[in-house]
Amino acid sequence: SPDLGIQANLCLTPNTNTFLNYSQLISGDLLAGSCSHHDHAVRVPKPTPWSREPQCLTEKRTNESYCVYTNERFANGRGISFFTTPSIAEKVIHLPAFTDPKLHNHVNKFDDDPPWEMRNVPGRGNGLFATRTLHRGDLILANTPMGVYQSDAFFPDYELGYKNLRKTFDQLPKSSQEIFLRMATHSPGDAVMERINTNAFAGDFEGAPHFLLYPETALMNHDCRPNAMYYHNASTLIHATHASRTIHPGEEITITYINLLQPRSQRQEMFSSIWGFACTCRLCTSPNSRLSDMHVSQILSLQNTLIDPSSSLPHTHDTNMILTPSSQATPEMAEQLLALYAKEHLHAALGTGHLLAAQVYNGIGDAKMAVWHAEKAVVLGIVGTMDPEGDVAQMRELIGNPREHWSFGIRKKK
Ligand SMILES: C[S@@+](CC[C@H](N)C(=O)[O-])C[C@H]1O[C@@H](n2cnc3c(N)ncnc32)[C@H](O)[C@@H]1O
Repeated sequence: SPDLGIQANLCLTPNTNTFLNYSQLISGDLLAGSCSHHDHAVRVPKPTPWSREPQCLTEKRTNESYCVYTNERFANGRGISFFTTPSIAEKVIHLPAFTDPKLHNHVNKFDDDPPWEMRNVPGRGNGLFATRTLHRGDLILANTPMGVYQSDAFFPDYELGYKNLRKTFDQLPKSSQEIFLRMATHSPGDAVMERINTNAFAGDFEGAPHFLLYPETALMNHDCRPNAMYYHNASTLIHATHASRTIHPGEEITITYINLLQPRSQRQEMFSSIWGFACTCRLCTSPNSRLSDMHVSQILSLQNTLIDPSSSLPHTHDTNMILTPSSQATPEMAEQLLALYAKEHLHAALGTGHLLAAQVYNGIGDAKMAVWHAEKAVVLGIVGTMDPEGDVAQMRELIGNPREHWSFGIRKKK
C-alpha cells in the first residue's frame, strides 16, 4: 500500500553500515567484490552549474557511471554536492532549485531567532526544543541538502563509497563543512561516512534511491508519536519541517525516522538491528503497547480499504489515493480512521485522513460532507503522499465544485 507513513517519503537512514543494509533492503542482492571500477573525470559542455569538472567512476560490469557534482554557490553559498549518475545530474540542473535561485532566499537561516534551541537530552545526545509556542503548520526550519548520494553508487565497493563521499565533502564551502562536522556520529571511523550514516534521509530522488543530508533537520530526535512533520519538495530541493500539533515552550521537537504504522516490536527491532540504537521515546518505553498496536493494525486495515492503489481511472493528479466504483470504502470507515489517528496521536496523518474522507463522501454523492472534509484536509496539510501539493490542489478543486470533481458519485457508476 502507499506509504501513508505519517510522514513525507523520506526516512532517516540507519546508522550502521547504512549503505550495505540499504542495498540489501532494496535489492536483496550484494555484488561484493565481483567487479572492478575505474576513476575518471568527464568533460561536460559549458555552461554547467558545477563548480568543478565532475569526478566519476564507472562500474565496469554494468557500465554505470557515478560522479561527484558540486555547486558551491547553491542556495546563496551553502553549496550542494551530489554523488549520482550523469543522467540524474542532467535532470537536476533543470529543476527550479537550479534555475530560480530566488527560491532559496528564505531558507537555511538559523541565526535569526529560530523558534527552537539545541539542548542535551539524556541518552539521546542533542535535540531541538521549542522556545515559544508553535501551532500546527508553523514552520520550524527549512533547509536545502548539503549532500545527495545515490545509494546504489556505493556497491559493490564500500571503500570506493568512502572515497567519493569524502570528495563531496571536500568540495563544499568551508562554512558548510563546519556545519557538517557538527552533526553527531554514532561510531568512530571515517568522519564523513559516519556522519552521513547517522544523519542522512533515505528516499527516492529523481526516480532512484538516494540519501539526502540536511544537517539542521538531523538535529531532531525520533519519536514514535512526533509533534513535527516534514515535506521534501523535489523541485525546489527545500525540506521543510512544520509543527503537526501545538508544541509548548520547553517541549522537545521530534520527527519520525521510520514508517510509524508498525507494531512496537517491529519498530524496536528496526531501530536496534538496522539503526544501532534503542528508541527511548514514550511509546517505546511505556509498559504496555497492546492497545496502540491494535490501533495500528486497525489503521492499516482501514487504509487498505480506503486507498485503492490498483485504480487506473483518469484523474488530474498523480496520486494513488483514489476511489474506484468497486471500492468497499464507506464514510464510516473514513470517520473511524480519523478517530484512530487522533487516538494514536498520529497528528501528521490527519490531513490525509480528511482527504480520504472527502473522496469517499463525494463518492457516494454527499457533496456537503465532502467539502467539509476537503476544507479540513487543506487546512491541516497533507503529508506522506508522493505529491502533497497535487493532493491539496485536488482538494481545492473539490471545494470549488464538488460535483465536477472526479470522485463525485463514483461509487454509483458501477
Ligand atoms: C539524526 S541524530 C539526532 C540528533 C542527535 N541526537 C544529535 O545529538 O545530534 C540520530 C541519533 O540520535 C539519537 N536518537 C534519536 N532519536 C532517539 C530516540 N528516540 N531514542 C534514542 N536515541 C535517539 C540516536 O543516537 C541516533 O543515532
